[in-house]
Amino acid sequence: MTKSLPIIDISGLASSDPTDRAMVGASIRSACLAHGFFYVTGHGIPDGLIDAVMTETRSLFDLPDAAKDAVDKAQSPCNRGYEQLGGQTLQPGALPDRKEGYYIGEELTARDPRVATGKFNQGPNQWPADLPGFRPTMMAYFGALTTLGDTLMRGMALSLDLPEDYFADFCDQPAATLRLLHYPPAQPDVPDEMGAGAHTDFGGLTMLLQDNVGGLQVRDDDGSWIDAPPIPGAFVVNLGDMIARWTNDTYRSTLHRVINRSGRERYSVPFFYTGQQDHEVACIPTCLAAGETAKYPPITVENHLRAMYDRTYKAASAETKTA
Ligand SMILES: O=C(O)CCC(=O)C(=O)O
Ligand SMILES: [Fe+2]
Repeated sequence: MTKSLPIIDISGLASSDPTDRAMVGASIRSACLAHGFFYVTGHGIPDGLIDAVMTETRSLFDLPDAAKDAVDKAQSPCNRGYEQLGGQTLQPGALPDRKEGYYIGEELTARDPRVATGKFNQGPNQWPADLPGFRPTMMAYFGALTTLGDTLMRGMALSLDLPEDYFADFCDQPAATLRLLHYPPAQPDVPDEMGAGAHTDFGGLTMLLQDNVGGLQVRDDDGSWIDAPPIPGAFVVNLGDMIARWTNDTYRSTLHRVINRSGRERYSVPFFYTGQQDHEVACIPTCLAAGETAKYPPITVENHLRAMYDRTYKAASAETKTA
């Protein structure tokens, strides 16, 4: 039988009945133990907003090169803006990824304390000219997905047998990144080329919106790849390395990749929920059996992020992680 990832209806997290909430927590636990990847339905994000995000994403990548170069992320002090085709190599030693991208974060001015104190990658966005709907759509989506991240973290707390508000401080002014991606079809004469090479995400929770093309694959324990095809109305959620560290590797941050063999253009929109940068990530007590010790010392979210970026962007040849 073909393997597939679990689908979790999280609407129970909004229930006033604790039993409903606990049931969602139990489903999240099994999925995080088994794969670190699952689909989420019942999330409450309106279809109209999702459709608008996909429309604006296509319009952005349809812009002429000059318009995209005008908002190149090389110009941004906080990694916002356009990344050209082949600009990233997620799998060390592999060919550059056959994708182009665009980074968006919370829109913060220089006066915001997070910018003034030099927190990692905080500041203003770059916005493309001549796409009037782009900015309001992306900002509305950014807000909605931040709220979804807060909700999922309550589910994560329940899944770990913790008080439901255990992650409240982590979820207070969380850092997050919205990434728009365009994958042209794979080239038959370059069989080794991938849309996104195999990698793990390095932060907290990733919530992925994908169009109807498919191509995402998730590594299973036996080394095979499980397809994560689009399911209308569902997000794919996965855990980053910071959650694996936080849970003493009880939960998993799983390798995944994208190969677009459809012959069509593929668009996807991952949202990386990274959490409040001052928050300390110290082994969660319920993840230690009696007599067991923590594998990793405590670290702030910010220092974890910086360490991951150093490991990837400062590496001589390749990047291996995304946030
Ligand atoms: O496009 C996708 O389906 C996955 C993208 C991804 O894994 C990432 O950006 O980290
Ligand atoms: Fe990823």
